[in-house]
Amino acid sequence: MSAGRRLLDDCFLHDRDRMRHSEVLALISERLSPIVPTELVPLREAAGRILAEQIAAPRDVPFSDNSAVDGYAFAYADYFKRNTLGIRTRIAAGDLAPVEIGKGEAARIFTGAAMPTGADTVAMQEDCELSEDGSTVTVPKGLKPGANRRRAGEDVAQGSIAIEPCVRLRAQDLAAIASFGFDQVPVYRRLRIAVLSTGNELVEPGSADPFQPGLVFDSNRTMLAALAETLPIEITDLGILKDDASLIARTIEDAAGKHDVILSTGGASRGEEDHVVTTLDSLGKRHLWQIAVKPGRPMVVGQIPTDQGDCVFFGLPGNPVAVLVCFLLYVRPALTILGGGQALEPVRYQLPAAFHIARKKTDRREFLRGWLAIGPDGITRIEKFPRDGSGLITGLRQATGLIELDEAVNEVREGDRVAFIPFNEFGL
Ligand SMILES: Nc1nc2c(c(=O)[nH]1)N[C@H]1C(S)=C(S)[C@@H](COP(=O)(O)OP(=O)(O)OC[C@H]3O[C@@H](n4cnc5c(N)ncnc54)[C@H](O)[C@@H]3O)O[C@H]1N2
Ligand code: MOO
Repeated sequence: MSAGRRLLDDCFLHDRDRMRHSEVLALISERLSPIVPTELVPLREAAGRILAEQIAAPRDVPFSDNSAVDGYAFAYADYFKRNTLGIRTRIAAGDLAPVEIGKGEAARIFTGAAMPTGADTVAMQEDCELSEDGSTVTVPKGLKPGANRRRAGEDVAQGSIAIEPCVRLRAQDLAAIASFGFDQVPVYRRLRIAVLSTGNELVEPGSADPFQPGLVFDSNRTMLAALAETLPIEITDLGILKDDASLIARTIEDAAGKHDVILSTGGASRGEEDHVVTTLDSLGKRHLWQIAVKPGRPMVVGQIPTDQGDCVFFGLPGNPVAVLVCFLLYVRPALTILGGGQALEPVRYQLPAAFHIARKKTDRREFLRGWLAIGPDGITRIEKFPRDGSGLITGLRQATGLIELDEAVNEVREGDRVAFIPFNEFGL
């Protein structure tokens, strides 16, 4: 009996010449550099923007020694000799007049108030005993020299570089910049990105009533618009384009002159209705097409020269799971670098698998959808969404991260350690 002709039931059989995950990342980090100018923005509008210049402290923070508590300030040397001190003066936070205390004296002081000259130590008021007439204070033994005193410059010393360029400004970074007294901050301008979908089957959510077989609501642009919120970028929505080569070429050529990056989904593979790669070839240069990664194999990356400079082009596959995975793994670091930032590798956790995969193809890297669960034995394991189809948005929703199986893996047994990358590593 003849075995018959074997059909290819896996679109990844020919992975050998495809660019590997690590090569795609190397290409992104080696070839891309910031393409946006810098600008000064008000501090209050700088959250999430990428810092363009280092920020050094123009003066000590805090500016002067001050008290960490409400209490009594004195010289430790006096207190060491006798623990009842005469109250000389009162200093509240914000009092600007310089104050001095003498030997055997204490100052009534409040949290944040500048330390008087002559004092180096503060006792908390709860620990002290005030005389009936309020003229002296008795401080219990046991305080250390310099207790409850915050030193000038203990947070940041004058002239030291507090924030390096290329960081994405977080709330705590902005607090530091505010503590230096700056009300503006130099940042990279937001990347301008055009987003489009291709596909005759696609219709806008809210349209196509009655809905018909063969139609698909466009979910990719909604997902990409939300992903854009996690980066300092500005999106122009170019909508849905029919699978029409000249329409796609005209739209992309026009958008390239006005944007730093174009991001398309769909039409990236080899079918006659897929025009994205041929369009990129006709307008610019292709850097990669086809990656040894699942999902996301047909991803294409290139650049389109324009009078205004080069526009970087990402053509993602149409399947929503491939869109999210490719965006997080490749587009996001690329946008970060193009926008002036540093693309950091996401943290991976090596944990035992709670699932079994009998056969995985080697020579390609796979990213599956999963989440962490603590078993009755108290051990955290990785669970996998049971179905792997690239069209299943449900798996993306149930997951809290990506399971990464590298090229060498050909089987996963329960208990094998595998890598898990939480979505929050990508700002999601
Ligand atoms: N003969 C082969 N066919 C396919 C292969 C292959 O190797 N040989 N690869 C498969 C893989 S893997 C992927 S991924 C897809 C990607 O192809 P395209 O990038 O050309 O994407 P489309 O064909 O346009 O769409 C794929 C799928 O996704 C749906 N889609 C597209 N855009 C959207 C959108 N904006 N919102 C929601 N859903 C969208 C579309 O309807 C298709 O179902 O090719 C495989 N085929
Ligand atoms: O890899 Mo396709 O990219 O299965 O969705």
